[in-house]
Amino acid sequence: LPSSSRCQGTNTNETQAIQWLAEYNELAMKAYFESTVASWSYQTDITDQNEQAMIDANVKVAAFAKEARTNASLFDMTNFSYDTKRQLSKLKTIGDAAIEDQDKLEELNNVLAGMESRYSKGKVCPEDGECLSLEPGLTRIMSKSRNYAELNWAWQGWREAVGPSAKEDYKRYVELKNIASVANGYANNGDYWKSWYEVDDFTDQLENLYQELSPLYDNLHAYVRRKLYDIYGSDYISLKGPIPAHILGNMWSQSWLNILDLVLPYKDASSIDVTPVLVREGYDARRMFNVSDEFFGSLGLKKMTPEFWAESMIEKPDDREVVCHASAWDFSNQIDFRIKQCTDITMDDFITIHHEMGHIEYYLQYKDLPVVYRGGANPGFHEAVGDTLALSVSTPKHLKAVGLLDEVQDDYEADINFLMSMALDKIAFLPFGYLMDKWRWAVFDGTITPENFNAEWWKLRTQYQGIVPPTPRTEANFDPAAKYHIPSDTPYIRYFVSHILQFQFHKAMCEAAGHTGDLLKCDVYNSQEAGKLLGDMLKMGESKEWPEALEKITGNRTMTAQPLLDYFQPLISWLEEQNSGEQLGWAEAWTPNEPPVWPSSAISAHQTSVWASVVLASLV
Ligand SMILES: C[C@H](N[C@H](C(=O)O)[C@@H]1CCCN1C(=O)[C@@H](N)CC(=O)O)C(=O)N1CCC[C@H]1C(=O)O
Ligand SMILES: [Zn+2]
Repeated sequence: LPSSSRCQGTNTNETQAIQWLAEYNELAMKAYFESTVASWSYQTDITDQNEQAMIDANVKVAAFAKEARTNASLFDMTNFSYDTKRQLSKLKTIGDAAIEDQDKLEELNNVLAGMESRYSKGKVCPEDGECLSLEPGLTRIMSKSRNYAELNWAWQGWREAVGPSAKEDYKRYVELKNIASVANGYANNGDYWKSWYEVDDFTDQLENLYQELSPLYDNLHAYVRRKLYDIYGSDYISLKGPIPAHILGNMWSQSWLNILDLVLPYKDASSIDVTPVLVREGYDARRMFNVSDEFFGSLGLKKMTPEFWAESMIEKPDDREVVCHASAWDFSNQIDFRIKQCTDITMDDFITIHHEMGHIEYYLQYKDLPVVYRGGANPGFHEAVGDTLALSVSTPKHLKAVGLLDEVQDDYEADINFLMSMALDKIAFLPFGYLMDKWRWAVFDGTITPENFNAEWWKLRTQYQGIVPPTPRTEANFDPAAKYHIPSDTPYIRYFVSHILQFQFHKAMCEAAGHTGDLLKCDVYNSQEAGKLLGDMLKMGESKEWPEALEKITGNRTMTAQPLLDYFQPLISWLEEQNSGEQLGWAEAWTPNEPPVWPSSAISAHQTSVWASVVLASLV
């Protein structure tokens, strides 16, 4: 934490500090409960009234945080215990609340609410038919369509709907966030976000991890590109160039799991797509949630509470606008914990349920700590909990055991098929997880200016992901706004960190469960030992620096990509063999042909209008 810009207090009485912290804790639970309720009400019913009530609540809780910072600063904590010092220090940086000018603080809250609403209400309207929201309409097209033109229609439409109109807000958001961060003692908001990782070589660690993993990504990219070339042809795919962004099964190209059927290594071996079984077995959202809850319980971890089931929103309502993007909520009162998700009956959403429930599990495990400690050891830890358990749930053996897979082969081809499905989610994600905040850190430190927001975005997207937009983009577009975390002010490097940590956690839990053999086969289901190992770490919250928490669960204090690489080793060998004739990477500067117009019926409408204007012109 930085040497606080606040003057050091003079009260050296630690007993008084501990007493004050206890009083603060009670008041904080009430204050944050109130503001969380207002946010929940807005996100589950987007109206002007609820939006204003949330803004008012956030402005109110900012005043509470300012007062707490002032009181914490009255103490000279030089000779205080580690714990008292850590608690007081955490109260000295207060995020957006540090903005002194009340008008600017209110403006930031208005800008944030405006960006969240615009994204959540965004729709794309075909000429004939219902307008489509991102969830479920456009998401279903992006995951299921194999029509190059239709995919382009959804991809362009979403960006047109939520991009350009967000740009002015975003420019102001950047200015105001930087004002808050300077008031917290940081050079800019990117430095503030990075400070949560409490190590001064964080960005070097990230770059080293990325360098270690990019050969595996390059191999996956080359293999998938070849398969897509066989389907979409040389008009749209170059075997030496980047892949068009919209044909990878996901609106942001961040997970390629939805095109597993196009790239499956061994067609007649088993593969883990549970979507058809979920649908065939008549699963609804609640039953999908029950499967996840039962897995957590099988490890001796805490199960979801009655209040969770009573108050969560697990399906998209049909009578009001909501923020559909899935999220987990801690209401700070040690009682209310909820998930808000517009659950669709798909494999993607089954995985997301585990991800969100992992957050709830962390909340439940640390709920009796002081409020200042109720967070992940670092934000990446919070993102890794659910995903770690999902590594066990996703195994063919486990899916078969819970009736989500019909048949399982236990042979080399089935293993490669399984690892391919895991790589399409976990390896494809890595460059995206890395670049999202590389773009934002550069925006916050001024390296990227509003004049080249979009050009720099696509430079990173091509450099790291090896993708290219289906049509050339200009600064009139503002494509970063099409990804939830940008307008919703949610940092993203946490998900990259999580993709490293979750394999370290999985390896440690598998060893605790007595698993021997390949890591890819490990399923910790029913292991109380594995559950205890994880739970004991979760109970720490952020009371200690994250290397302590990492040591608690894995026995060592550093992030390492080795468990991830070990897990995927059979696939790495297989891909290297498959790609022996390929040119890895995307060095060729190349752009795909213009996509056909969609819907094709529009061609006739288009031609009719052209024809009509020609006729009219000849009559004049
Ligand atoms: C679907 C998931 N939603 C987030 C998450 O669960 O992290 C939501 C929205 C932003 C923060 N958030 C929370 O719930 C926090 N309150 C949790 C916490 O910090 O306690 C998400 O955005 N994911 C999952 C895979 C990668 C990424 C994506 O979809 O790109
Ligand atoms: Zn998360």
